[in-house]
Amino acid sequence: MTTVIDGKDVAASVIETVKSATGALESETGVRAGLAVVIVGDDPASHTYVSAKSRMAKECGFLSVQHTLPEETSQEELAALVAELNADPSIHGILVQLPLPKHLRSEPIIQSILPEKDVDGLHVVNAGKLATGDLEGGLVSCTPAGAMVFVRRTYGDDLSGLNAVVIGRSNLFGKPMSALLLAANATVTTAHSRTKDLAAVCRNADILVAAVGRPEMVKADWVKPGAMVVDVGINRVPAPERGEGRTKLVGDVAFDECAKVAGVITPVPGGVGPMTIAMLMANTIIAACRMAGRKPPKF
Ligand SMILES: Nc1nc(=O)c2c([nH]1)NC[C@@H]1CN(c3ccc(C(=O)N[C@@H](CCC(=O)O)C(=O)O)cc3)C=[N+]21
Repeated sequence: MTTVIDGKDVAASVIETVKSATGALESETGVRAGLAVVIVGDDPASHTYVSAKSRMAKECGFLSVQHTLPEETSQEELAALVAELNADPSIHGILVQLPLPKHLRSEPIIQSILPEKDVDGLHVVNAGKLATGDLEGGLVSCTPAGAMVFVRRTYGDDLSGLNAVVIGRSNLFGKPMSALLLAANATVTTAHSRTKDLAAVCRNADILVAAVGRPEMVKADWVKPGAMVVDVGINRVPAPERGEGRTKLVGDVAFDECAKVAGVITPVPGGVGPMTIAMLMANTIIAACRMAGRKPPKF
């Protein structure tokens, strides 16, 4: 039988851990964890995600601050806001929603966030700590951290002897995901658009992670029987069967056919997506505990 992972359920258990750690930190030290989310412009999808993040932060008991800046915000204005949040002792986590409007350069903004407040794990200091295997000291990008919770709940903490294939090599997901799997002793292959015979590479995977941004690209004959398949894709595609002009979300994995071959599989929606938000909360309480000199919870 194939296990379909319920991401909402696992995310809820992460949130419970965050809530109790938040309560304990506040009662023991008087410090309330604070998360600032910054959004520039009026992309509707980004606003939906940001509202979900702010709502969840409140539910966790955090101080939740949202800064909504107009489309025409300058590089200097955005940099000034980040500097202000860096200096604000009530803020432990800073997230600048991406992508930024085209006239703004995101890289200098991300690199100006204090690494200890970089709850997106995108600062080079955090990427470097992960790359050198220092998992205790830094902050890990939320989506790979969430995917890794699924992997640990399936195979445990030690992936010795298991082959993992990650399709995708972005700084946001593919690279940190490969680094996390490697740190857990998996034998890791990072595949991408230039990989030769991708299907054959994937068939070797005990853990197959797809993050390419191509709707339903991974087919059943790419999956090793009994393997774990983690789908990180979020693709909005037309759904004429639901009515004219309607759309739906699909992943990078052809779910129905792959579910027949896989041992464990994550759906889209309801898989990795809810974990991304939960791990943002996890990173915020980790950052707040460290700044207060307390041992952070494990996720
Ligand atoms: N600095 C930054 N950090 C991010 O982490 C970040 C970002 N920018 N920009 C945009 C992407 C996207 N993202 C998602 C979070 C949750 C779901 C999620 O919960 N998805 C639901 C479905 C949501 C729906 O129905 O539209 C699911 O997969 O079940 C999806 C996508 C975080 N992002």
